[in-house]
Amino acid sequence: MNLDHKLEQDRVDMVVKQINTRIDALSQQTAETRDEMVDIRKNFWDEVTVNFEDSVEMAETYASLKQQAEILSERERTHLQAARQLKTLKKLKSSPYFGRIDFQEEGAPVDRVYLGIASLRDSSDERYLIYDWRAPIASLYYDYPPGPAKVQTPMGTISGELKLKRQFVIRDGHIRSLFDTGVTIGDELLQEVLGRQSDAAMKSIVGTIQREQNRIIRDERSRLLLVQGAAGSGKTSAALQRVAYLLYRFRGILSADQIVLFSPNPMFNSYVSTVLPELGEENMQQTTFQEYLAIRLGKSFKLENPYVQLEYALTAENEPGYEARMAGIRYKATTDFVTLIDRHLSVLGKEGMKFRDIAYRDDVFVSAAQIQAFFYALDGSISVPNRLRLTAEWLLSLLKERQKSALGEAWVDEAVELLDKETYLKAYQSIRRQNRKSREDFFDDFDRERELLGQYVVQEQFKPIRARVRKLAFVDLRAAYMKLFRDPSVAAGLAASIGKPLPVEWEDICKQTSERLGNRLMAYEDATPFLYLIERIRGFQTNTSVRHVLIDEAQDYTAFQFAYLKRLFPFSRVTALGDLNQSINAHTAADESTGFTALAALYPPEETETVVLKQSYRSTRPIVEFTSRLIPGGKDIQPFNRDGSRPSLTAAADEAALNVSIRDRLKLLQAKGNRTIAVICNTAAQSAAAHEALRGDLKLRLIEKETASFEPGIVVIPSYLAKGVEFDAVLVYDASAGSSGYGKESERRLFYTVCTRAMHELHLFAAGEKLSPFLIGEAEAFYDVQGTQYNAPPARTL
Ligand SMILES: Nc1ncnc2c1ncn2[C@@H]1O[C@H](COP(=O)(O)OP(=O)(O)OP(=O)(O)O)[C@@H](O)[C@H]1O
Repeated sequence: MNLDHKLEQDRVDMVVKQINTRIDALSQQTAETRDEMVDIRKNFWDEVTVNFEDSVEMAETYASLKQQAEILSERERTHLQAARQLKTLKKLKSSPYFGRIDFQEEGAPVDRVYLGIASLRDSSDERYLIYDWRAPIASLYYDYPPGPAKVQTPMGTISGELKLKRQFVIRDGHIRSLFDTGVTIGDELLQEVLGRQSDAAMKSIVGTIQREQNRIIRDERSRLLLVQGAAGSGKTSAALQRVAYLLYRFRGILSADQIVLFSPNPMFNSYVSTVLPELGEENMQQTTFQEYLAIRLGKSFKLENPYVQLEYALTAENEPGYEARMAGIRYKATTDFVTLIDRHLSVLGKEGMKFRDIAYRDDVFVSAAQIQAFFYALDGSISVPNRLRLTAEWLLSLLKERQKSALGEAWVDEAVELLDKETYLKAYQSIRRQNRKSREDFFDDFDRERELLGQYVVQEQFKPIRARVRKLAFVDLRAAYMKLFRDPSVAAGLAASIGKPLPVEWEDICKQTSERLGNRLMAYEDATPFLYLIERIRGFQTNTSVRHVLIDEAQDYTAFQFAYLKRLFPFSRVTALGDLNQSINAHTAADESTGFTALAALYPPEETETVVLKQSYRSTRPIVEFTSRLIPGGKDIQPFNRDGSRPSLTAAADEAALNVSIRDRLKLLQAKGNRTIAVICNTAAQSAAAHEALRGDLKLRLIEKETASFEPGIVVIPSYLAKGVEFDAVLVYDASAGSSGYGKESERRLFYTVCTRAMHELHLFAAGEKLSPFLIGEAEAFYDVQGTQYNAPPARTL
């Protein structure tokens, strides 16, 4: 151990000692609070005086209950906070810090700053023993090599010199390694971190955040932060550290439930859910776009799952109507369709909105035509939602009148006579409640009783009608959307008026859409446009409490979905992270027009920040060298210099031989100690078949779209569900050009995404007639062929 190491270890020992003292004190405090809580709960009712005799006693009872509940919840809060602090301290005890910088501000002595996952002051509370990695000063560590440096603080910019930058790996209070680094964050530590076996949960990267990633994490200025990054460049990681940063920076103003992360699927949610707790923060809200749509749509339609749509796009090519459906999916994703619906809305503001009759006891009380006439007679400069509110008020006043006149109708007497015992009791209680102040017992007088019961019966009849009016159910929202498809010429007229053409398959698209909606099936491509239209008609129920929306895998969202999200979260800042090379969705046209490119147009350029990440950290250099040959412009991707074996390709004569080779490889990989291994198939159907064929004595887990947890072991997974996650070793089940492999140009990105899931080893397998075209040409020099089936380029026929 050299002198530096010894001095640093002495300091670690001193800090750990202080942490231990803190832990002891806090443990005692939490134990005491816990006992107090138990005590309060046990004796809750003894401390409360309960007396309901009269209103004064009741008020006192209420006050005493409230006071007791407040004492309890105050203790609970203290306990929760202390428990959280204790957890963080325990983490610090094992690894108090990961970095040190010596910074000399101009004209001042050198400041020595140690960085960890949380701040810690010494016992006199004067000096920071550890600075939180999110403190302004910590930026120096991430942004500069030793030499001149500056940092923004709340007091302004501080310039000076970074004299030293040191990194530590400390485990269980012992310094395992320590290096002084010249570059931004030294290679050594990254080498060590990235070389480890992966886990079932994503890790925090606070010790090794790179300068570009730090820009993402600490951005506070922009309304839209667009991150475009290569596969494995740390987009998701940076997004999660960003949440932790924001929670620290705006403590007391911003809480975890004001931040929403949209992730691609439930399994991904589980994969990333450990990062924030690891950093001592509460998790943000996590959801998928599909989940969000389903909630907003309610039960009136059966909503298609996006993966079902994708599976259709990948496999149904030979089914009738495929071309039209795909053209519909693509068109309904575009900004042109948003503009067309906006135009449709402005026409509906003038004419053509459909309404529903309001019936009372099976008779039409206000007809659809009457409602329509009232609505369109209102001042057209008032917005549609406000005109609908006025219409609702008018209807409610009509209902009130009608309710009054209904009291004299013959059926009311009959209904009162026929009241069963239960309803009678309910009516009695309701009447009592309504006339709480009066001490009169109405039911002593027969006529009075009859009258009140009559009122009750009529009121009950009108209740659901009023509720429906308040919910604006008198507007036929489905018809408003259907109108675009019932008669193809409607949209054609609108399209002509905005100067944007419709797809040539429009008539067929109309037929398919009308049929589905008629059967209450909501195709995934229709869900967002439908909700957008109806929410603009009845008024958007915006979410005003959410301050930050983070969208991972943003390349798979449509322009339409972004337009919708922007309206849903009007006061929110947006961080969108994506990689165009990984677009895996049914809507992407060959010409790259994804929503990701359209997103920037939704925000003013001066409020938008774009960060491009080119360095890839996930995979070894040989894997990145190979995968970057699979996509155009891939040479810009910089591999992190971590060594490993080259990707392999094993060709098999047929499927049976393929399965044998894969099983052999799986056993080998397990024996080598790989913790997470994935056999990635093209589709769900192929995954299910492969799972069945490969299983035998191996423990394999089949991942399906509903799978909600990510666990170590071997998984068989469809390509599109592997998005965003990573594995120690990846086996590509079918790298042939066959229909179950990757033969079409449109499958290039899918193939790239699949291969980039591998951290340490990538093995490709192929059976069938031909090898995937993506493996031929430039990529050939970057993988090794196993076996002898085909060593002879250029034919590459298996
Ligand atoms: N600065 C860093 N320090 C250490 N590890 C890092 C760093 N940046 C990224 N990584 C690691 O690289 C891997 C890929 O990161 P992440 O999943 O965030 O990338 P991504 O850009 O979201 O990938 P993809 O688009 O392919 O899903 C993870 O294992 C992550 O821990």
